[in-house]
Amino acid sequence: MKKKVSVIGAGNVGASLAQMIVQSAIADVVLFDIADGIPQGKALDISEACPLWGSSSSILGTNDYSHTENSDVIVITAGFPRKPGMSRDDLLHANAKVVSDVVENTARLSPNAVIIVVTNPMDVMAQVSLKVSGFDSRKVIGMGGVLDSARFRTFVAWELSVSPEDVEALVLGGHGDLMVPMPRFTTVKGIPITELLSKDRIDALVERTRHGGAEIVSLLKTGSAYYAPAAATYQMVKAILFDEKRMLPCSAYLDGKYKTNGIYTGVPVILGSGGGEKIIEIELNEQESIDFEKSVAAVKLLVSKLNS
Ligand SMILES: NC(=O)c1ccc[n+]([C@@H]2O[C@H](COP(=O)([O-])OP(=O)(O)OC[C@H]3O[C@@H](n4cnc5c(N)ncnc54)[C@H](O)[C@@H]3O)[C@@H](O)[C@H]2O)c1
Ligand SMILES: O=C(O)C[C@H](O)C(=O)O
Repeated sequence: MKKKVSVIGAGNVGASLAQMIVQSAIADVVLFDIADGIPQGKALDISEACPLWGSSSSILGTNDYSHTENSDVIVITAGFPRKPGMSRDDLLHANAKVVSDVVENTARLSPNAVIIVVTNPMDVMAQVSLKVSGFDSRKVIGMGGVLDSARFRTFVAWELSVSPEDVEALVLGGHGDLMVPMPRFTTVKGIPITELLSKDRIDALVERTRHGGAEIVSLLKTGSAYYAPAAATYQMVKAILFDEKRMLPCSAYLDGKYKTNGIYTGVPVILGSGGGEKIIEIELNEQESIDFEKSVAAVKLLVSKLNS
């Protein structure tokens, strides 16, 4: 029997992710949304592509949470995307309601699942999901760093005219304007970019990465990015389903590590069947520590706004 992934929210990110999972046949998918007909129509459309993809995965579109029962992974993409001029933080109150509702309805039906939170502002929504689910914090993990690192990798690859797959990158901190791209740990086949590019060029790529989400919002005008976000989430889903022990930057609950307590933020995490199984702590230099603390402070402020 295939593993079961429930994707909550059949919008741009959720439907793109569902397609990737079914096309690669790594699991069966339940695609849930409150909008009547949308998950059913998208699931039928994806099902009809299976003969062409040679996929044996199944997908069910539904408005009924009972179909998500006994999921191995639950991905939360339900909620509002931002529009031009908005920050991710402006979605705080509206999306907190959506995410609370989703977790209340899914966690009790799948007590052994790993929850991946995508909805923005993601680090805070992960915190909400942890609280509402009552799960062990390793079972609730947020997607942000894999996407931000992929953007950084893309911009470095373009700058150096090399294949993006030869570029590795690390972005830490919250998935917001104060995220912390880490040039010291960004390499081309093991060579740090600090050896290959001037400080000015690196600064420009870091800045573009920080505002990578807003750049796409300003082009699309109707919503936010979804192909790369879905691909980033897919990588996390696969790492969990196949117990791959991938080391990926994810939003994890920090309980003392990185001198941070009681908050979700982006750090390197080992992802396997147990979820975010282990947080890898690296020594930050002075500037990196300052930037990381600023990013954590921004997440903390949002959490306190939600609780006040
Ligand atoms: N963490 C990241 O890196 C990242 C990347 C991209 C998008 N996002 C976020 O993901 C979210 C979804 O983005 P999108 O582009 O797919 O938006 P979208 O508008 O295309 O889809 C959202 C879907 O959620 C559904 N929905 C709303 N309330 C719901 C509820 N209570 N229960 C179930 N479904 C509900 C809507 O009907 C809609 O189909 C946004 O909050 C966006 O900011 C995060
Ligand atoms: O920027 C957004 O609002 C969506 C997402 O967080 C992204 O980085 O693309």
